[in-house]
Amino acid sequence: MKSDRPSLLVVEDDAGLIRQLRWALEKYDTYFAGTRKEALDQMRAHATPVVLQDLGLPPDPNGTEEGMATLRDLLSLEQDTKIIVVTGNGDQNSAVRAVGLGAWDFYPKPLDMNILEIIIDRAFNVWNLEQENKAQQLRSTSPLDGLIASSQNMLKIIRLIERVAPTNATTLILGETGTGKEIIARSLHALSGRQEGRFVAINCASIPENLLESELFGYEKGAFTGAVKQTPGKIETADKGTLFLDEIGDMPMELQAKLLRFLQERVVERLGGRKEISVDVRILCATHQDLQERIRSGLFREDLYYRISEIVIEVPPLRARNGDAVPIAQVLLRRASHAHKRAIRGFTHEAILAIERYLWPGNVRELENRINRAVIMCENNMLDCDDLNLPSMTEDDEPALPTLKDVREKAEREALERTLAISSGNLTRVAELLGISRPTLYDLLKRHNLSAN
Ligand SMILES: Nc1ncnc2c1ncn2[C@@H]1O[C@H](COP(=O)(O)OP(=O)(O)OP(=O)(O)O)[C@@H](O)[C@H]1O
Repeated sequence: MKSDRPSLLVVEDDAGLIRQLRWALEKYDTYFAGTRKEALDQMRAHATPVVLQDLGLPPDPNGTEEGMATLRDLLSLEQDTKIIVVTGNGDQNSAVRAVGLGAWDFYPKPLDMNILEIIIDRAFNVWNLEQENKAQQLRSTSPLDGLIASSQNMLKIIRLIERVAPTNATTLILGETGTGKEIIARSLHALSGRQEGRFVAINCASIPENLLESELFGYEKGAFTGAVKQTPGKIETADKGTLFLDEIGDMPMELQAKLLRFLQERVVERLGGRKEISVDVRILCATHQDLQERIRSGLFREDLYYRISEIVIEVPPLRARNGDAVPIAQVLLRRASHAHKRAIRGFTHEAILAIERYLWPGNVRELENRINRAVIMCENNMLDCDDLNLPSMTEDDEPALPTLKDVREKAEREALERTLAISSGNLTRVAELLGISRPTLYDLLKRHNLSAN
């Protein structure tokens, strides 16, 4: 079992000193290593915040080269770790060099355990302060509760969230799986006047049909076999707060009727109960399903659709958000490194290209999963395509970025098609609307292989 004591790595090859240190450093969870390899293995396993390291290590016990290399490797594995190097008496030069390489402090032999303990405790304090500071920064990366966006379409959605949040409007959030529908729902709650109330989420697709009703509406003792005590439903527990119905498209028809009644009358009746309980709750819904299609197939009630869609937020898939994947990946990487206590510095250039070009069928959730896995598995301090399990890209594989000429051609063709459609093929009208002469219009139609009918 992991203890709550601060953990310390001692890198030392002198058996006499190790004995002395083992005894003197009892108040810490101390791990020992005698070589560079052992030190790196211990660091990978325990990621200790503080290291006490001798500079004279085998195979160079009388020099400092192996010690310096160990210092560098340890820091590349865990850049926040505070390393205190132990130098030979009077070896000022090595101490300065070690500090230049990133050591936090140095202490000359012979060791005075009382002073050493003060230095080690101070290193732990600094490490703790730095970690708190970082955690604070991560918590405040976005005013919208962790929703990172830089693309125009997502910035528009953020503005919409800010406008809609303070209202009581029932809001439907549409989008593919993993696009961030739930964090948008949480942001709507956090920015509303209901933020002191609860945010209660229920996934309508993952709960069996017969349980979903009692989950939502609650039940009285004895309402059915197993109803051993009175239990309020999710709708009631969200009173004065927000209820988030995730995957509403999967809600069974019978329950849809009951939900519709609740939305009209704002009262619930627990299963087996006779009392009507009024509830003041804001309803947010989300689905990845095409609700219009489900209405056409008779699987979703049209009247319920109109009730839940006072406001509709359509979240674009990640591949349609120009420039969002990399900034999101960078924040997710910082979060993952912090959570898994790994000092990963960033992505390699190829990894950045691959993140930009990949189509992300699983959207932000897929990005998050790949980064988490890579942070845990990666052996270096930079994530590359292999770590992320993405196809490697180079600048020459430039398929995704269209040239200006491509963009113009596409816009031209779209304008022609649209204008032809609204002018019912009347070419004089088309030329007028597009602000060009008829001969120019003929040229353009020919070039794009289009005709008036
Ligand atoms: N813009 C974003 N910035 C940062 N993190 C995001 C962003 N969008 C989504 N995420 C993260 O991605 C993960 C998936 O997001 P979320 O659960 O909100 O998606 P969802 O659309 O509700 O998915 P599903 O349809 O599968 O329920 C979450 O961990 C969320 O924090």
